[in-house]
Amino acid sequence: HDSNDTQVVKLTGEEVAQHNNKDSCWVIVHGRAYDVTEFLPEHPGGPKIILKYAGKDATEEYEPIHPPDTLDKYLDKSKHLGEVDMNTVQREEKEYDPEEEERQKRIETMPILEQCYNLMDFEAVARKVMKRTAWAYYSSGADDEITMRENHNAYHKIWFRPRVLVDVENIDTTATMLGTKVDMPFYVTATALGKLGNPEGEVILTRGAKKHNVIQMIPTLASCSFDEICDAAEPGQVQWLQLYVNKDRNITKRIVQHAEKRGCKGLFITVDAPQLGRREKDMRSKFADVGSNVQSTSGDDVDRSQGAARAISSFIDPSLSWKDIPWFLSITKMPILLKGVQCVEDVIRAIESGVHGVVLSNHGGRQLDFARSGIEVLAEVMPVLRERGWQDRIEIYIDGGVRRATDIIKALCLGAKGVGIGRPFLYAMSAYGLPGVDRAMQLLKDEMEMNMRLIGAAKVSDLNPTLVDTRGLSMHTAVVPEDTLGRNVYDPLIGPKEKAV
Ligand SMILES: Cc1cc2c(cc1C)[n+](S(=O)(=O)[O-])c1c(=O)[nH]c(=O)nc-1n2C[C@H](O)[C@H](O)[C@H](O)COP(=O)(O)O
Repeated sequence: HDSNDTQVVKLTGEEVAQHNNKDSCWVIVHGRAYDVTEFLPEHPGGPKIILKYAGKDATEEYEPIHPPDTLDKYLDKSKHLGEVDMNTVQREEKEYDPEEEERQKRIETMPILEQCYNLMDFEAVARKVMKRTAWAYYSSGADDEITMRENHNAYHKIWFRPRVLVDVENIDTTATMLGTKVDMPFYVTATALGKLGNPEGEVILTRGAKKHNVIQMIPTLASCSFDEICDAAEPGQVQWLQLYVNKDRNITKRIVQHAEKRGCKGLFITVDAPQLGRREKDMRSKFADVGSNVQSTSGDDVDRSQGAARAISSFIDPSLSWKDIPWFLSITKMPILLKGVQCVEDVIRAIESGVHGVVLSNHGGRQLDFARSGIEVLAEVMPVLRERGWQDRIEIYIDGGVRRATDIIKALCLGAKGVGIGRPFLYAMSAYGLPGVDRAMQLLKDEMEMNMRLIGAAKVSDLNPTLVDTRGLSMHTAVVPEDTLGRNVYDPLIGPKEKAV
């Protein structure tokens, strides 16, 4: 009986199991049954993955990809069939998976958290202990991953010109981003599907951001619902919203205005992903029939062989253009920033369009391969803005490949307000949960303090272009590819008596 004493008929597992095909397809999620027969052709992740669980409990597969309120929001109430007596549900024998057995062994022998000394340590551990599909999704970049690797590599082409005999007894690492005072000049950038790495998902990043008083950018494609992530924030904790613009602008308007109502202090419109990039590791990990976006635009024919990324992003509007900016400025009072700007011409255009800032970013190398790193674009942009006296017209952020506090310092020396950090916090969360995120942020803080002291800057506003040498930054001297085949047949000089090498 439910709260007003009406008889609640519980379905049995046997009843649900009879609806196990495309003509009648019921699935169980969180102990409740749903008739998804008519939804099958609309599922952005393809019908296959649903049919794989037709008549069964799909919760484990469903959980990392869909925010909890997805079915309530997007499946007509008439298809909600009610509670299932889970004791009557046939449990599938898990087939033996040697890879999973190996992974469990690696988890048992993984380093303790205190053995992680920098952000790359978390990546190394995560690579060993994460599920293959989760690692593939987080670690993948587009095409040959040249840009993904260049993002961090670019920082190695910038050298410091430290100043000495500066009083650096007290170091102040605080900064202000869109009017919010933060303890460190970095924010947790938007990265989709947090529950792939950790069953709690993005709310772990929320708690880590609170602890270190930095800002979290909430992804449109989070595994947790938007409200869950807002509810996990403590009073006064500042969050921003990252937005993928939906072809259905009413859905977008509703999301933006709800975010403003929930107290978000910045709207970051992602502009470098009119279509999500081809991330081959993600594709190979057989996400082809898994994943679904939370904003289905029904009837879209999605190419499902592209992995989770493509499957969860079919709603994104590739027709988004500069002419849409006035509409965004009209529907919200939040500062609007464009995330994924990649050349100075578009920064000028952004300023002229009236937005409040940009993130110079190539989406962590997950979009256009051979796009330049955020730091290289920053080095192109700031001198041009300074020439025009526009360097303070908008707030400029960068992201991509930030793994050391020296990377953050280089970005601030060149004029960024702050940097976004993605994968490192995902890896820390996936390997060690909240303690991992906490340690990762603390390590960055310790590095920041030490390196500011050594560069001769007591506070963030002391960081300026004279402290860095960027002459090598635009050198894209890619090494000659290792011509392994050619080398095997390469014939150095062979004299009359010399034998072939
Ligand atoms: C690692 C990662 C990045 C994603 C991301 C998911 C992952 C796993 N996703 S994605 O599935 O669509 O590609 C998003 C996203 O939802 N929206 C977005 O604006 N950027 C997305 N990004 C890009 C992110 O916001 C930063 O630009 C990028 O992560 C910065 O590079 P690092 O990871 O090297 O710090």
